Amino acid sequence: MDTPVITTTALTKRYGSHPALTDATLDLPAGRIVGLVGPNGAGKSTLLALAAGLIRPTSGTIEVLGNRPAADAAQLARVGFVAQDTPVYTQLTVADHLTLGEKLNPRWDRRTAADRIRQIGLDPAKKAGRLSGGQKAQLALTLAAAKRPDLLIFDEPVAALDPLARRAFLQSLMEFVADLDVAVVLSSHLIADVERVCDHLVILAESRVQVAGDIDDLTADHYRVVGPRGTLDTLPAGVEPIAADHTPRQSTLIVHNTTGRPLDLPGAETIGLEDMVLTYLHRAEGLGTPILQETRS
Ligand SMILES: Nc1ncnc2c1ncn2[C@@H]1O[C@H](COP(=O)(O)OP(=O)(O)OP(=O)(O)O)[C@@H](O)[C@H]1O
Repeated sequence: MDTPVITTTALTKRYGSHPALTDATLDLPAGRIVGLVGPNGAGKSTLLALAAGLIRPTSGTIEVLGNRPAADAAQLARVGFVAQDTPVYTQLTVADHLTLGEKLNPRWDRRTAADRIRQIGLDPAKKAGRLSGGQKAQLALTLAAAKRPDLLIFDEPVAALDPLARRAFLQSLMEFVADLDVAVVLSSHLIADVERVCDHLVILAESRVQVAGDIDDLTADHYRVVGPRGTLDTLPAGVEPIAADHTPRQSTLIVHNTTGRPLDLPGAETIGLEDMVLTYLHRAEGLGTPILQETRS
C-alpha cells in the first residue's frame, strides 16, 4: 500500500482550554480525494491548518507526505493549500497571478496554468477583485494545481459558490486529479458534493474523528436494523451500535459492521452516505436521530 499522504497520531489542538481537535488518529490514503465533513466548529479547518503547517499541535503528531508539515522549502512546494476564502490578490490581474506563481514556485507548470485559464475562459487582463466567486475559486484552484504539488488541501472550496459554479469547480478539481496525479484533501459541509468527488471520508464532530474510511466501505458497512423490542440488545462481536431508537414493540438501530463479513441479522439493510453522516453528527451532539424516528412503528 502507498504511504498515507497524512498520518496523525493522537493529534490535539487546543486554544486555551477550548478543544479544536482532540486525539485524532488518522491515515489518509495516497492517490485519493479525501473529504472532511462536519458541522461548523467541528475542527475541519484546524486539521487542515495543522497539515499545511500554519499552526502547531498542542500534542500528538502529524506527518504530511512523510515529513513535518512546512518543514522546509521542498516540503512547502509539495503541498498546495487553498484557505477557506479562496485568497487572491484583488488588485492583481489573472496574468499577474500566474507570473507571481511562477516566480514563487520551483515546480511551477506554466502550460497547465495557461491551458486552464483559457479553458475556463478567464480574461488574463482582468483584476482578480472583479472576478465572480466561482471564477476566483477557479483561479485559486489553478494556482494551487500549477505548483504541481503532491498534495492539494482545500478548506471549504465551494462553500460560497452557487450550484453551477460549485459543479464547475468540482469538475475542474477532478480533471486536475486525473491529469496531475495529485492527492486531494478537502473539507465541505455538503455531503452530496463529497459523495460526488471523494472516495475517502473523515467525519469530524465536536473536535473528534467520528469515523473514517473509504466511502464504498463505509456505505457497505453501515446498516439500519429493525427488530422486535429486546431482540437487538446483544449484537455480534464487531458490530457497533451508532444510534438506537425504541418503541414499546420495536427497536431500530444504526450499526457499523466492522467484522469484514456481510451483516447476518434479520431486518438489516445498508443506509446511504447522507443518513450515515447525519447519524454520526447527531450522536456526537447527543441529539435524537431523525432518520430513526421516521421508522417508528
Ligand atoms: N484561532 C482560534 N482561536 C480560538 N478558537 C479557535 C481558533 N480557531 C478555531 N477555534 C475554535 O476551534 C473549533 C474548531 O474550529 P474549526 O475552524 O477548525 O472548525 P471547522 O470545522 O473548520 O468549522 P467551519 O465549518 O465553521 O469552518 C471551533 O470551536 C472554533 O471556534
